[in-house]
Amino acid sequence: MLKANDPSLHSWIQIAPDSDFPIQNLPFGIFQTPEKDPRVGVAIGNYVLDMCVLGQYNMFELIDIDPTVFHRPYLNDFIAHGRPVWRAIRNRVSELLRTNNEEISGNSELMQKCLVRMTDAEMLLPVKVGNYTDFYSSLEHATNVGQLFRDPDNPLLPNWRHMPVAYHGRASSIVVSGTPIYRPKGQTKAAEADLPAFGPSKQLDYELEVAFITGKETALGTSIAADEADEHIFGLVLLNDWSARDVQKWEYVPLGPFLSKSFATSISPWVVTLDALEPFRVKGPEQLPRPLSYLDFTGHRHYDINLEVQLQPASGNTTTLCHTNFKHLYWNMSQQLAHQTSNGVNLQVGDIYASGTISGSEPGSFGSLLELTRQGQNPVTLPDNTQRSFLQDYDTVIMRGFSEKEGIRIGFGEVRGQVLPAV
Ligand SMILES: O=C(O)/C=C/C(=O)CC(=O)CC(=O)O
Ligand SMILES: [Ca+2]
Ligand SMILES: [Mg+2]
Repeated sequence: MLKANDPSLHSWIQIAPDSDFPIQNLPFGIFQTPEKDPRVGVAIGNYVLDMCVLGQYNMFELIDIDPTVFHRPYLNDFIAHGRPVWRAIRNRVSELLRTNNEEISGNSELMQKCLVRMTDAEMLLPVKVGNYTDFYSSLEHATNVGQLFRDPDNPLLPNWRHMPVAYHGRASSIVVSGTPIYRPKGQTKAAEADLPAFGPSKQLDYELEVAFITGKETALGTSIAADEADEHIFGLVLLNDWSARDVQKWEYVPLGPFLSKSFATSISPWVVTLDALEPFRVKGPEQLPRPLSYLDFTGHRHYDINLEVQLQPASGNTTTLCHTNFKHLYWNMSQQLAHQTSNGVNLQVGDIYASGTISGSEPGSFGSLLELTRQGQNPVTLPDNTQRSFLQDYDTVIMRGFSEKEGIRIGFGEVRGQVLPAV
């Protein structure tokens, strides 16, 4: 076990037992305050640790890194250093925050400069995203959508059990949690209509996903074996792939989703490292028929991460629409990265690879309204007695995630977004 994951570790900072950010987590993000320009921070309890200030006080002297990489508006330059450096930095931060370590706690000037209350910090997009892939790796989701969009008796397309199917998404519209989402406009065609029409989407939806961020550049022509994938994965965030179902249904054949999904994708601000999630590795489902050998992997490569979706209407109480788990996915991240690079495409630092919508086997575990309401046929009733087939203007969608074991909770915080009327 990595020392920084030891459940017996405690910090000199007071941390509530239900906090997403105990000393065993230490996720990285980008924040700013009225006094501080954008820079790298680490979440600890209700605080953001200013990595830039720690660099100025020579706290990373023994690590092979120029600490000015923490004074950047994105994590890219830091994560480009590769896994040995991410790990050394996380271990060092863990050491600095431990009970009995006085390098910060014994220096009131430093302590005052390097700790920012989360309520005083604005979180920004953590990475500059070059490329965004969205996989389709939940068997339950692919089955549900196949039934609704295509053939109820034969929902899974023939390639699905042979490769982690995906499409290339739009990187420019990836936004951080809290950014409002304008209802997209687009071309749709009602089943009974002869001709298509253009206007605001009437079937705006969310998709519950977890995404990984790559931290190591690769060269054109090279591929990553599934067993090497962990070396390239810096960490994970929650992701909401906002989707206009009416636009999608009309546009997607035969090239896949385009404008129905490219208008916005929201991610959570804290990148939880793969190292912090190490204790939560679990075995995935059996894959039959056996995939081709380039998708072979050893060990456990799924992760036990509890996920939930809540809907908060403009007025009225918040409702939980979904509880599910990242471990239900059919294809794991190592196979996704092996498949992505199998043709020799190069990876960039800060690329985002989303899991695809994560659904379990019961309606209460479906990761989209499309599935939950059977394309609007069975609307859900909210506590204020209004109904939803799809999202209404001013609805806020909130997704949360956490792993928990031996009293240690490794949380992701949340990704939220409010729907605003079409412009
Ligand atoms: O089955 C389809 O035609 C499309 C399904 C999706 O909307 C999926 C997509 O964005 C990938 C995913 O989230 O699983
Ligand atoms: Ca998606
Ligand atoms: Mg999207």
